[in-house]
Amino acid sequence: MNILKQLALKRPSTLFTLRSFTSASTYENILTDKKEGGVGFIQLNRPKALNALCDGLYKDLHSALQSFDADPEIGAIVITGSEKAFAAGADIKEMKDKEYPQTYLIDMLSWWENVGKTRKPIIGAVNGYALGGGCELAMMCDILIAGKNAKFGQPEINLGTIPGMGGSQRLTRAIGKSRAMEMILTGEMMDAEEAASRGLVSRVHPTESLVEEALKMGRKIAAQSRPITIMAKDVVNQAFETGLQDGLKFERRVFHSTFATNDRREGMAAFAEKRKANWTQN
Ligand SMILES: CCC/C=C/C(=O)SCCNC(=O)CCNC(=O)[C@H](O)C(C)(C)COP(=O)([O-])OP(=O)([O-])OC[C@H]1O[C@@H](n2cnc3c(N)ncnc32)[C@H](O)[C@@H]1OP(=O)([O-])[O-]
Repeated sequence: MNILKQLALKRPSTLFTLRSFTSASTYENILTDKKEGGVGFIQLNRPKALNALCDGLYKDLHSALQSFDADPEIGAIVITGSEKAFAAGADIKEMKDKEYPQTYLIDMLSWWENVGKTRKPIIGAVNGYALGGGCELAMMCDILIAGKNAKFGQPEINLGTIPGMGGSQRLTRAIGKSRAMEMILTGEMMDAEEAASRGLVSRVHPTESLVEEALKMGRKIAAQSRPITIMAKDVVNQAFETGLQDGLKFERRVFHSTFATNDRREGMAAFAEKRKANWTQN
C-alpha cells in the first residue's frame, strides 16, 4: 500500500483538505475529487469489470465517504460510475467459489450497510447498468437521478441467488411489491423513464449532462446549513425505515432540536429581514 493511501486510511481528512485532487486520487477502484461549492465527488472506476463491486472497491468507497463526512468543507457527496455502467453488480468472479459457512461467518456483504450511515447527503447519479449490488448501492443513496440510458435490475435470480445488499427491501419500498417482485423473480431490467415514473429516481437527464446536474444539485444542498441538512436527511430516512407514528414523533423531536441551533435563528431572522442567511454551521 502506498504511503498516501496509508495516510488516508489512518487520518481520513488529511488528503481532503486540498482544494482538488482528481489526479492525486490515491484509490485503486475509485476516483475522488473535491468540487467547487462543497461537493465531494466519487466515481467508481473499474471500467474493465463494469465497476463490479469487489471488496477493494468497497474499502475505497467506505474510506472516501468517511473522509468527506469528516471534512467541514464538504456539504454533499455525489457517487457516479461511467456512462456505460454505474455498477454491474457484486463481483461475481470474486464470490463464485465461496461456501455457505464462510458467507455466514463473516456476514458477507453486511459491511455495505455502512454506506447508509454516511451523515451527509449522497446523490447517486446513475448512467448505464445499475444491476444487482449496483442497483442496491444506488438505492443506498439519499437522492437518485438517472441518465436516459440507465438500466436498473436485480438479476441475481439468473445466478441462482437473491439480492444480498438490501435490494429486496429497498426496491420493494421504492416501487411497490408487485413490480419489485416481478423484477427480482424475472431478473429483467427497468429503464430510466419507468424508474422515474415509479419514484425510484427523482429525475432523468441526458446521459452526457447527468454528472453536471448531480454536482449542481450537490452545490445547492452544500450551500445550506450543515447541521440542519443532516437533521433533514435523518427525518426523511425515518419515513423509510419506521412506521408512521414513530416517524412523526422522531420528526417532531428533531424539529424541536433545530431551535437549539444558531442556524435556525439566523434562517428565520434573515427571512424576516429580507436578506440571505449567513450559515455558521452551528
Ligand atoms: C451475493 C448476493 C448479492 C449478489 C449481488 C449481485 O450483484 S450478483 C451480480 C448481478 N449482476 C449481473 O448479473 C450482471 C452481470 N453482467 C452482465 O450481465 C453483463 O456484463 C452486462 C449485461 C451488464 C453488460 O454486457 P456487455 O456485453 O456489455 O459486457 P461484458 O459482459 O462483456 O462485461 C465486460 C466485463 O465486465 C465483467 N463483468 C460484468 N459484470 C460483472 C460482475 N457483476 N462481476 C464480475 N465481472 C463482471 C465481464 O465479465 C467482462 O469481463 P471480461 O470477460 O472482459 O474479463
